[in-house]
Amino acid sequence: MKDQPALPAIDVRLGELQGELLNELLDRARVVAIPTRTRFRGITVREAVLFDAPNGASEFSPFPEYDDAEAAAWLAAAIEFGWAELPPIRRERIPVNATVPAVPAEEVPGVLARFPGCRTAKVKVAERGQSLTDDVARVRAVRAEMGPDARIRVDANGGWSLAEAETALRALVEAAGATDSTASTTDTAPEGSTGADAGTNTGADARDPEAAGLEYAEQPCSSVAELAELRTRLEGLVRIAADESVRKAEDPLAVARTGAADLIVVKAQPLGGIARALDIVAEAGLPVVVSSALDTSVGIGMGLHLAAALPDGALAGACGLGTVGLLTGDITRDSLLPQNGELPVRRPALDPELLDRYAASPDRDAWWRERIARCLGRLTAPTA
Ligand SMILES: O=C(O)CCC(=O)C1=CC=C[C@@H](O)[C@@H]1C(=O)O
Ligand SMILES: [Mg+2]
Repeated sequence: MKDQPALPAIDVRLGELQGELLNELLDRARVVAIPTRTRFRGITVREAVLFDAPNGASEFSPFPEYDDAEAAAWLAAAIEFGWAELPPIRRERIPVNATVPAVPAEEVPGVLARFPGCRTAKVKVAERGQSLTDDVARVRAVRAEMGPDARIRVDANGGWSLAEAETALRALVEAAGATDSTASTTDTAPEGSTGADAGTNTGADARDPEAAGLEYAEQPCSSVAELAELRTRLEGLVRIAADESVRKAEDPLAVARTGAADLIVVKAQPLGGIARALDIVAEAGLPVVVSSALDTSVGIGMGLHLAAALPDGALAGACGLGTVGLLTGDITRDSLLPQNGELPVRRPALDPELLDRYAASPDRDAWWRERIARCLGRLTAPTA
């Protein structure tokens, strides 16, 4: 395993082009603000920059609170997707999971209805201001709605201490339910779901072992050391996935090096683009789930390209790329919304009328343009 891979090659080529490229980026940029359907990671409006780039549409949408050092990786990703040569794809459809925000249990059926055919659900837990009782009720509601063959994973976004995580995950594994090994898998699978997820069952004799309890717990605690300890304590009960410990870490490979996770969640924008994410996956040598950054369909297209470019066998299950439906709108007429539990690998075209409809206010537009300039400066600044 080598040290952290460098940002994509395009960054080092930017030196002389920086002024020119900045004008190019700003000329081709449109800033939008799209309300979310429900609060998601504290957000009710998703802001994004869309570039009408030579390769087609590209997206830059680091969350507003991220500093320039972190946001610069997202700009590298946008430049790569819009202007650079991309790694070849190996598949044309990607299975996706339903994403269930930290909603009250009674809202679960309405959320799941926006993910037709999905046989895996990722449930947000450990939300600030909520309790384990809320998480248990939400996970139970997902199991009740999706049936015994669905895979259920939870994402705590590092919200638990080690002790809290151990207690909560034991309770959530139980809430997710050990499936009845005699039940038929064909009774409960909705029409069109068969074969959509990686690992979907085809009959009662082929019960999916991952459907029992929780498929995995994503980022239950914030530190790599806590993840490693929790993984040992819960071995055989639930697998551990690392998300923030990969995408926000100075060393995204520390998780793999220290055996802190069974799999990693990778996101194209935060990791600095498709090529760099592929490098990290190769270096980590762990199974992967590609996930969204709550992007518009354009950023989802970038994630799909990453998932499609992974080596055969690298994907650990359905990807978290079905999130466009968590927004109330989009910037294309041809949104990347799941059908039969999967998404086609393609880059959607920007729609001028929708870009106008969701245009950000002048002050937010100016804020994003200044952010682009600062982040571009970071990408080209000499590193120590
Ligand atoms: O993985 C999914 O199902 C959806 C994407 C998702 O959960 C996230 C998108 C954007 C920001 C993150 O806080 C969050 C995540 O933690 O994975
Ligand atoms: Mg996560």
